[in-house]
Amino acid sequence: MTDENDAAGALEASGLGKTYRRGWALRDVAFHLPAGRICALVGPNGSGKSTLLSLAAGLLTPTTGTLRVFGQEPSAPAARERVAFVAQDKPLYPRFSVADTLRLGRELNPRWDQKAAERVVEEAEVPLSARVGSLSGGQRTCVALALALGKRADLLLLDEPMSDQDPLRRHRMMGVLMAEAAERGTGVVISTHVLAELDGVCDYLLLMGGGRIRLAGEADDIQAAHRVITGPSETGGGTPAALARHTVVETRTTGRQLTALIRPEGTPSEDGWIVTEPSLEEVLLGYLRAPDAPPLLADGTRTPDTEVGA
Ligand SMILES: Nc1ncnc2c1ncn2[C@@H]1O[C@H](COP(=O)(O)OP(=O)(O)OP(=O)(O)O)[C@@H](O)[C@H]1O
Repeated sequence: MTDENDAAGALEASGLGKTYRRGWALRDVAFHLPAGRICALVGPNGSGKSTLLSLAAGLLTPTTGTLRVFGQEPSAPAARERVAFVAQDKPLYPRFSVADTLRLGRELNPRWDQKAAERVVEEAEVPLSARVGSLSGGQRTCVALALALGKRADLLLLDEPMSDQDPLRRHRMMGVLMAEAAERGTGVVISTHVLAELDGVCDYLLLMGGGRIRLAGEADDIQAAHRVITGPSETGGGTPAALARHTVVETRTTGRQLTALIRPEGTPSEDGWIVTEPSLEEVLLGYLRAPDAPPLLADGTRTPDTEVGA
């Protein structure tokens, strides 16, 4: 990390919105991502993750509001130099060999690190002599990741980079990525639908829904702000009075037992109820199942309808 603007954070969004022809893809997005964090970007299909990443990479311009990368406009050369983006479509030259592709990376990037790039293709067992057009989708993704790591960026923006990797390679690629991030303090924003992949890897979280931010902040803070509480369900359904003082994210009823994901107000001590700490995956699943649950911004940003937690 070199820039004096790191204090501004890796990403800072305020009132950020983006429309396409069919309407708003992002709306009133505000969050703060400190430099050097591993941030999971999670949300259902169409919730705006790729749009947010493309804005951060300077490939799209906002319709409203601002997004800053290390304090700069994403399209500014100083910001572009510090950011590497692996998009879902991974545009690579099919006629180039893997070695030619890395050579091009070296010519285009002043901070190029050949060893870091080669480590990725070696780990993925992709031959340097292979033509890109002859590679499988998953192998092409590894070449795109090699270009991103070779760039020696301070922020990696990765749009579902593991979606076409087999489980073993997924594990190995995540290992290479995390080792790189730990070694150099590189920040990572990684969008994924595989929630199990996040536990113990990500220290920051952005959950999107309908083009808005629903959860933002330190993964530990977000996890600690929730409890799973299990007890007797009310006859006739509805949320039991015992839960009224808490923020209820989601309830599920099995027979005569009700399980709720809550943001507790004080220590939950209701008689006959069992209280446990949810895993991060359980918290995320709860919000994904309950699209209308109140948002929680635990990253210091505030909007009128948002509670600041943790
Ligand atoms: N180029 C485009 N032109 C028009 N609409 C678009 C375009 N790209 C995205 N959208 C729309 O914007 C919304 C957000 O899409 P986006 O791709 O950002 O979501 P996502 O969360 O990345 O989805 P997924 O998980 O399926 O990749 C969707 O309603 C989508 O249809």
